[in-house]
Amino acid sequence: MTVDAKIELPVIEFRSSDLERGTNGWHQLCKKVREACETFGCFEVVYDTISTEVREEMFRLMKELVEVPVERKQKNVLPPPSPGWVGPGSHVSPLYEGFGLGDVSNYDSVKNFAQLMWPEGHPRFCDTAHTMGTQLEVLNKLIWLMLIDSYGLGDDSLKMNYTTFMRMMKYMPPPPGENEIGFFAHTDKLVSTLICENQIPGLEIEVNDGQWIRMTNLSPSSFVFVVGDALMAWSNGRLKAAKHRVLIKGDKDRFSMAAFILPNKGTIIKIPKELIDEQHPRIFKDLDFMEFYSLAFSDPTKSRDSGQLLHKFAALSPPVSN
Ligand SMILES: O=C(O)CCC(=O)C(=O)O
Ligand SMILES: [Fe+2]
Repeated sequence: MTVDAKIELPVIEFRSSDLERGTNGWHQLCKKVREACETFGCFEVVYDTISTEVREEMFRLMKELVEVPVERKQKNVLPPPSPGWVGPGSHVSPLYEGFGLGDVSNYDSVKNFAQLMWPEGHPRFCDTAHTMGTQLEVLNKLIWLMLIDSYGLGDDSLKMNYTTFMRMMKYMPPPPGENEIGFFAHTDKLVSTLICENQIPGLEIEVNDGQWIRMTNLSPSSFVFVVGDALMAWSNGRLKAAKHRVLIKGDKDRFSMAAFILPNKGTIIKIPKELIDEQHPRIFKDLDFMEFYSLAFSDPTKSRDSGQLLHKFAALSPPVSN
């Protein structure tokens, strides 16, 4: 009988001294980020530029948010296909509740959301969610830049107009002694995601077809970067879109937030020509992002998809080498 060596997901520390583009430290980081995204489609990033105070405050505010009356939660309706409020017992899972907040780095957008939840206003929520969203957007940009540099591409090769879509989530504990799926297995349909949790584990990543690795012991300054289907398409399949799920155990509520990069309507994702050659023939057509995204969320069964939908939608058969 062979025993698999325990697979550990990469943990990459972003020390501020290494974040200057072009330095040795920067190039080392670029290499690690690329390897992690090609092998696993995700990694834990330790990044203390986002303070633990802001994070903790955000989780405290999310506890307030879930206490808002349902009639107000239901008012959070977003332009389709983005989900607004998803209550417990929805298609996601009986334990899950999620709030979508579009364009979180835009203060007015956060204020509009807060006004629906707390008609008397909630400046503390607005400031904290806006700060968090803006800083996550910066971190995401940094990771994109590392990917571009790791492939030796020009700055324009991963450029698009987008907004950052934030989802704030609560997972209730399952019955004592049981494990339950809090979020079904899927790949993210957007470009990339940064996830942050309240130190209660639950996120699991699939490696080697069927082997799930649980992300435990994340540091209080850690985020999880996840490659989405659209970034996988951009990279001509070199970066892996991580299949992930949330499995809930124990007796504590789990809170998490995710910042997704959502390209604007009309964005066409094109593979940079440098990523197409004889060894890497082109496997995807140019991707009209919003068409794909709308299809993916057109019904709940499609959103359960783990990457096949993108292949059906945009794969070239056979691949072409120019
Ligand atoms: O709650 C989490 O940790 C992950 C949620 C997730 O995968 C998603 O919202 O797409
Ligand atoms: Fe996800």
